[in-house]
Amino acid sequence: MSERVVKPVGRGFLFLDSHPAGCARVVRDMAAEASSRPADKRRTALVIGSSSGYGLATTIAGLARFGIDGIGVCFEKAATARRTATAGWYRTAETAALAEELGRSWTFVNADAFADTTKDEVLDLVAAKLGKLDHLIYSVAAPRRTDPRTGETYQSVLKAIGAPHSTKSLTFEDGAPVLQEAVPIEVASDDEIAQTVRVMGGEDWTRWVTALQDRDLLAPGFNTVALTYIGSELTGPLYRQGSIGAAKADLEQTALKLAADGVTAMTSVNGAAVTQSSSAIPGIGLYVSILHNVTALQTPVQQSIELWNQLTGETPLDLDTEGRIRLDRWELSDEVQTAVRANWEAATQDNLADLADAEWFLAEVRRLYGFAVPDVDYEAETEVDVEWPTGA
Ligand SMILES: NC(=O)c1ccc[n+]([C@@H]2O[C@H](COP(=O)([O-])OP(=O)(O)OC[C@H]3O[C@@H](n4cnc5c(N)ncnc54)[C@H](O)[C@@H]3O)[C@@H](O)[C@H]2O)c1
Repeated sequence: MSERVVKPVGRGFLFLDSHPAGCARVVRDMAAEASSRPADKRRTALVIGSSSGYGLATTIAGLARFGIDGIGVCFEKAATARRTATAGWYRTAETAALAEELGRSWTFVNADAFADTTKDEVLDLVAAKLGKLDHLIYSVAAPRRTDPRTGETYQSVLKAIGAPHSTKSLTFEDGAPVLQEAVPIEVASDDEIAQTVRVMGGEDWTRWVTALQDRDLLAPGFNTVALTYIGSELTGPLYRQGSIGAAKADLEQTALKLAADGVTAMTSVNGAAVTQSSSAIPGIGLYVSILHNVTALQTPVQQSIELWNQLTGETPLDLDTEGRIRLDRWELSDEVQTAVRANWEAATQDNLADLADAEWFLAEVRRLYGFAVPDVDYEAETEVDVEWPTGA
């Protein structure tokens, strides 16, 4: 047991500690947003990337609103003598407590999703706890991947393809927003693009589906989605037309290949959200701050409810011509994008406060670590040694 006062320490958008009570509160707020209702039948899901961002929202919406039983896989760090556990560790503990209160079966596995040993462990759990699976949600965002079959480690990069670019970006100095006019974006080499595809493309998703098929763990009517992003032309050079975009294109091709092999597999294009992965991308902080100034962002929970509505057949699939589920129409409408572009082009240090909600963005980043959460007493001691949930 180790109780202490936890303060936000770190640099830029990276905090070294997370606040357990704040993270727990974030989970409860998400569950309240998902608002429960009676389930019509038992459904089962495996969520890869369940502790954070869209994977967490899908997990909470699934369990709290749709009464889904499941298994979540994520990669988090326990508390040490010096540091708290990661935010995803605390959020997972609270999600498990929520599942128990709601009488649902959820087990969380803290392990590298890319490893074959993790797949073996998780598939044993699927067989033992869930029987067969109705849904697989693939929502991993990782900087590197070791292929267990070759031992090779690949690193993903955030770089442009073709010509170098620069982007406007947002940073904070002593908590005050600072507009950077031209942050350079390097050009990725062919090898860097290939490595990014090995990390964030569809190879590992396919391995999960194949492993489940090999063990005969797919229920009739099974479907699977992997999350993808398109985003604005403003972030295009770094995101969709960049190295990460090449990986997303591979993921989307993977869905088509799996579908050709008879698996109901799709990608889900979600809208921009402030997550640990997205806030690290140059330009995205400014883009999302302007987006928020222009329109209300659909939250990850709202989008996840919509995703489950479609995956459970409650509403028809809303697919584009490339077979992708579109949850980002609110972001990419002409009206919103025209207004965002106008603000983006006009933004200077002097008018930043009028055109971009930078303070909101920073508060959202803090919330990712359990800080800046209303009704949490940040002066009080809080237990940082929280056990990994054993699961029901
Ligand atoms: N954030 C956005 O704006 C946005 C928009 C659309 C789509 N997406 C997509 O959603 C997906 C998830 O992104 P996010 O922004 O929610 O990220 P995130 O950083 O909030 O969450 C990533 C999750 O992956 C898990 N993870 C990372 N490495 C792992 C590993 N080796 N093994 C097991 N789990 C691992 C983490 O524990 C965490 O649960 C990505 O495919 C991303 O491209 C994000």
